[in-house]
Amino acid sequence: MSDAAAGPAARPVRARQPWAVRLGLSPRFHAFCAKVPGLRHLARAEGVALFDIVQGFVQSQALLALVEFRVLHRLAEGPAPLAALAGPAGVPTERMAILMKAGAGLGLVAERRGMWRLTVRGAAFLAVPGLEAMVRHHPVLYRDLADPVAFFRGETQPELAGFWPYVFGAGGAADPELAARYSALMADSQGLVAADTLAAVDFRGVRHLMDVGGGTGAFLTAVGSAHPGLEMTLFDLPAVVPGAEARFAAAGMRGRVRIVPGSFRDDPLPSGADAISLVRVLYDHADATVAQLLRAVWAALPEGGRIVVSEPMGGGDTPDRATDVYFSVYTLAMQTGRVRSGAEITRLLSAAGFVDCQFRQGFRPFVTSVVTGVKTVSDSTQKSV
Ligand SMILES: C[S@@+](CC[C@H](N)C(=O)[O-])C[C@H]1O[C@@H](n2cnc3c(N)ncnc32)[C@H](O)[C@@H]1O
Repeated sequence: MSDAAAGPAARPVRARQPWAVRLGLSPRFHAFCAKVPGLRHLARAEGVALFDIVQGFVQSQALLALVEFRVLHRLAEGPAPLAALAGPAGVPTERMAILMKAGAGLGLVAERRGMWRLTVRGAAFLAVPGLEAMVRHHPVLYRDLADPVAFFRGETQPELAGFWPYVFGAGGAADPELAARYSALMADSQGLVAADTLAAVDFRGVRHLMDVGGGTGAFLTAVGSAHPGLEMTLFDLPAVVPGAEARFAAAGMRGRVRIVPGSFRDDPLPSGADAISLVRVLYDHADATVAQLLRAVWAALPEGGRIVVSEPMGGGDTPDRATDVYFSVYTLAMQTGRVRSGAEITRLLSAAGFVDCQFRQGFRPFVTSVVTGVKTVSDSTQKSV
C-alpha cells in the first residue's frame, strides 16, 4: 500500500529540508536579516510577497466594490471629488474615502487636490475586454470558496457548476437565456485569447478552419478577419450557436461560415476542415471526455490536418502563479474540468494519434498558451473513434 493510500494515520517519510528552507523556518534568522543591509532588502521583498498572498481576497473584493459602484466608470468621464462618487453609490462619504484609498493602494485611482482620477492601470481595467464581466461574476466563485477546507475536501456542492451547465452535457445547456449569459462572458474575453493565439499560430496555409466549442464565433471572427480567404465552420451546442449568426453577419462573414449545432459528446464532428481549433474547451472537461473529443477531432481531419488547442495551461513541474492558482481552483469548483500543463495536453494529443505536437507558451499565460499537432495516417497511429 502506498503512503497516500495508507491514510492519515500513516507516518510520512521525512526528507531533509534544503538549507534555505531551514533558515526560512528560523525566527532568529529573520531577526538577523532585518538588521543586515543587503539581506534586509530581500527579507522585505519576501514579506511584501507574502502579505500580497494574505490580502489577495480583500484586494479582489475592493476592486469588485469599485466596479459595482461604477466608480472607475465615473472617473473615466473625468476627475471627481469624493462626494460625487459616494452619493450616487449610496455609500457614506467616510466609508467611500476608505474604499478610494484602497483603490489608490491598488494603483487603480489617485487623488490630487481633492479630486479623484483614474490611473493608467484603472483605465486599462476598463479597456480590457471581459475583465469587468469576469470580476462581476466572482461572487459565485467566492461563495464556493467561503469554506476552503470543506471545498478542498470535496464536501461542498459548488454553485459554479450550475453557472456553466454545459460541462455536464448537452442537456445542461438547453436554456437559451443561460447560454446567452455565459456565451457573452466568454465572447467578451475572447479578444485577448484570439490575439495571443494568432500570435502563436500561423494560420497561413489553412484552407478551412473548424472551431469546436466556438461559442458565438468571436474566435472565428478574429481569425477570419486576419485571413480573408479562410473558410470556416463553427460547432457548438444548439442553445449557443444562435448567437453566432448575428456576429458573423455583422462582420460580413456569413457566406464564409457554416454553423453546425451539436454536441461533441454525442454527435460526430463535421468533416471538411483541414484545421480544427479547441479554444478554452478542454479545461472544462474530464480526461475521458477530452480523450474522446481529441479522437473525434483526429477522425474529422484529413491527412496532414492540424489541431490547435488554445487555453490557459498550468506550469506543470513549475507551477504558475496565475494558471495553477486561479484557473485550477476555478475548474475544480466547476467540478468536471481541470487545468492541464502544456506537457499534459501534448501527451493527450499524442495519445489521440497526433504527431509533431508543439507547445507554445503564450505571451500572457493567464490569457492562453497553445499546443498544436498534425494528423498523419499510418498503421501505428491510426485510432478508431
Ligand atoms: C469556455 S467556453 C469557450 C468558448 C469559446 N471557444 C471561447 O474561447 O470564447 C466552452 C465552449 O464549449 C462549448 N461546449 C461545451 N460542451 C460542448 C459539447 N458537448 N459540444 C459542443 N460544444 C460544447 C460551450 O457551449 C462553450 O461555448
